[in-house]
Amino acid sequence: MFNILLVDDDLGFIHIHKKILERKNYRVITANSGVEAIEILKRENISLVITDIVMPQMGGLELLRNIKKYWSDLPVIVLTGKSSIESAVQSMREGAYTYLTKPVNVDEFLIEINKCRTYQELKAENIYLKERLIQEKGEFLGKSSVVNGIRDKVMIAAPTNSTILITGESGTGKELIAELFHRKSLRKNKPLIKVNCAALSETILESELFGHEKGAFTGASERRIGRFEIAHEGTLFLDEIGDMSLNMQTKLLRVLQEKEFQRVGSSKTIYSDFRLIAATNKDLIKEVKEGNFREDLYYRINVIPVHITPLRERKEDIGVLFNHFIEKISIEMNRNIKPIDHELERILKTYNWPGNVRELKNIAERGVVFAREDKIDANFIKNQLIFNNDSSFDEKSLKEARENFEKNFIIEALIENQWNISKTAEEIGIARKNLYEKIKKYDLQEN
Ligand SMILES: Nc1ncnc2c1ncn2[C@@H]1O[C@H](COP(=O)(O)OP(=O)(O)OP(=O)(O)O)[C@@H](O)[C@H]1O
Repeated sequence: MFNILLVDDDLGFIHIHKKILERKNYRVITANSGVEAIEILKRENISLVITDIVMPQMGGLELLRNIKKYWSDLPVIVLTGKSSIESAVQSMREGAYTYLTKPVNVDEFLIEINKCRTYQELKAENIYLKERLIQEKGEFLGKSSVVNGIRDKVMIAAPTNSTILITGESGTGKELIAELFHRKSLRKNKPLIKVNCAALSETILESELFGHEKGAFTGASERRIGRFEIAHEGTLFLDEIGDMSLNMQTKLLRVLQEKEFQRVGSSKTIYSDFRLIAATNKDLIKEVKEGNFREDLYYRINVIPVHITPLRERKEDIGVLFNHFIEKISIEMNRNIKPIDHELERILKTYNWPGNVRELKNIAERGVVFAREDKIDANFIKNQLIFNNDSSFDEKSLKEARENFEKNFIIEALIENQWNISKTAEEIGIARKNLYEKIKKYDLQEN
């Protein structure tokens, strides 16, 4: 219900306009002063305030200031006499939705109210969509059999305590799957602790995982609780486990076998019940063969293996993922971009996506940012992909697009440098000889 609060000390005005609005099925509450209006706002759910400027006690401007302070989203339409136009302008500066001059033209009055109502409804819908997206956050999307298989595995294995080993190239969604395992597990209300083993040096990783006592080593000025301990009853996600040093691997293996450990610099044994999820983009079997990864640790963590294949091997997921990112980013940016058409999907499928889903997401974002109207520009996307990784195309048809792009790119650089060949070659990073060849190839001429 759209509830309007009509505020004016002119009882005749109130009486007539209340009737007009009620005939249009609005619910109208009235007040004769700003003070009374505030009291009503405190107890009623008001959608719009229409207030006169000049009133005894609290005038319209002061009422507006109070509304913007305590109900900042609530729209206010200000009514002014011809003599108080300056206050009307001031009220717009202070956040009024709009102003109307008295005597009020009824059509204009109703149109403004209707516009305001539509705006409020769109805003509410936007909030709803944003919330829906947040709720959907973290779904592992795709329609390939690989993705379906992974989703099934998560449903079955998440509620157990078994250790999970997630493998796959960078950007395939390993962290997302780890989060999903945790969210669907019985430990979901306990912490999910993430540690990136590649990002930390061996000593820092050790104190990060095990914790340390004050004074355990130079620089240990405080006692630190380790991640093993914090993850008690929850999940520990060890990302890039393939990058852990052999020394740390030995220490980790012991913790996994005994579920007990000591903080660095302490002899007190601490027990922790965490569930381990490990991930790597390395081929651990190869690493074991080459002596970089302990075989016994590999078998200890490889209880439930989940392998995410690269995006180029499941191209049927590309359309679903791209449209999902477009929708998500559009909402974040308050844009209204349509799903991609068949032609653009075909272009996206000709590319091999070395950066996997992360790269696809970035391209979708770029597409939304640079979309002129409500559609992603296929040529723009084509050029982005060529720029990202020329050799990642697997179709001859795009050779032409690449050449087109190259030609335009060179022309622009030449014009920018007044056809100075050395300067242009240096700027675009190719040898002068190559630039001459390209100019000949594309038959470029200075006008
Ligand atoms: N199937 C999917 N559905 C929805 N979003 C996905 C999917 N796969 C990946 N993503 C998104 O792609 C991005 C990269 O995924 P993520 O960080 O999980 O990859 P990763 O394999 O852990 O990468 P890295 O090895 O570089 O750490 C994230 O924003 C993630 O949400």
